[in-house]
Amino acid sequence: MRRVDPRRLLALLGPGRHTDDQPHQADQPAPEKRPRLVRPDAFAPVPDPIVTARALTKIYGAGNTRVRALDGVDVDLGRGELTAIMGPSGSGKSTLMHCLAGLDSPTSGTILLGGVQISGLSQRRLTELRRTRIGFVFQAYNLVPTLTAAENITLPLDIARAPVDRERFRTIVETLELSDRLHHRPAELSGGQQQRVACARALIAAPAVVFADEPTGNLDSTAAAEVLGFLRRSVEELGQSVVMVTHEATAAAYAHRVVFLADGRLEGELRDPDADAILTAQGELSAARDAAMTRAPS
Ligand SMILES: Nc1ncnc2c1ncn2[C@@H]1O[C@H](COP(=O)(O)OP(=O)(O)OP(=O)(O)O)[C@@H](O)[C@H]1O
Repeated sequence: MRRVDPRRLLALLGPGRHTDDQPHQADQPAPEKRPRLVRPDAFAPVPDPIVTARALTKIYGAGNTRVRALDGVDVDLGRGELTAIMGPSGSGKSTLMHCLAGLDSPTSGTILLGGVQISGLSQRRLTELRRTRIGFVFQAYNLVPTLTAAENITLPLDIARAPVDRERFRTIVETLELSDRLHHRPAELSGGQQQRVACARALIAAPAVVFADEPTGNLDSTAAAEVLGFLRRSVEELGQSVVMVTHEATAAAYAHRVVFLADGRLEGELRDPDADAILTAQGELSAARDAAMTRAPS
């Protein structure tokens, strides 16, 4: 096996600037430079978006059971960035992610992903796109139990009958410290190791975007920090674009940008936040919602 320069590994996997307890502590911004909550009408332009959604609406059900899960979402997600989507339960986070990733179809609106207009694509084209251009990491790992870790990692390429880039495979596996676990089946791996295999699988085909839905929901804080640190570094080291849904401020603090949803609408964004800034922004948004409810005529 190729030896990895220990300094590189340390840089990749060491407790970088985001430790689980105190993300961003090492380079905590000076008080006057605290990340500031920006409302949608003042969002900074995203110069080179990897995903663009316009007027995105998703309605579930009809009549009494009708739910407007997305209500006219306009958003650009940056290429080579880790974006976190946050919001209260039922605010539409999973629906937005599923629509952006082509797992669900919006009721109306348009989505451009990596230059491809995905809204309106046939199921067959969508399946092909998901296989070749999108990586997924789910809370429940979703590994194939009968396959080894190595086989799980290369599965997207094997299904697409595409060759495995051995150098990329090695880099990802070494970065995720999975080299000595490649012949194990999922049941023989810890939760953190299984989620690292899922991350490797999501990245192996160099997709346009990796979508991660609560990727650390089942992990303890140490394993969560490893997975989040890796997702962040996949952006910085491999130029990957990552979109992650999370309800945990400590997880979202790994992101370059956090966008907040409520009632199917975008409410605000934070750039380069730490966990404190995220909690403060959540409090601010919640207070603004309460105030609007109080003002609304009954
Ligand atoms: N398949 C469905 N059929 C009907 N309603 C749905 C369906 N999926 C989601 N919804 C509704 O759409 C709204 C948004 O749901 P969604 O799961 O996107 O929210 P979320 O922010 O991801 O919530 P959570 O944090 O609890 O997972 C909710 O009111 C939910 O009940």
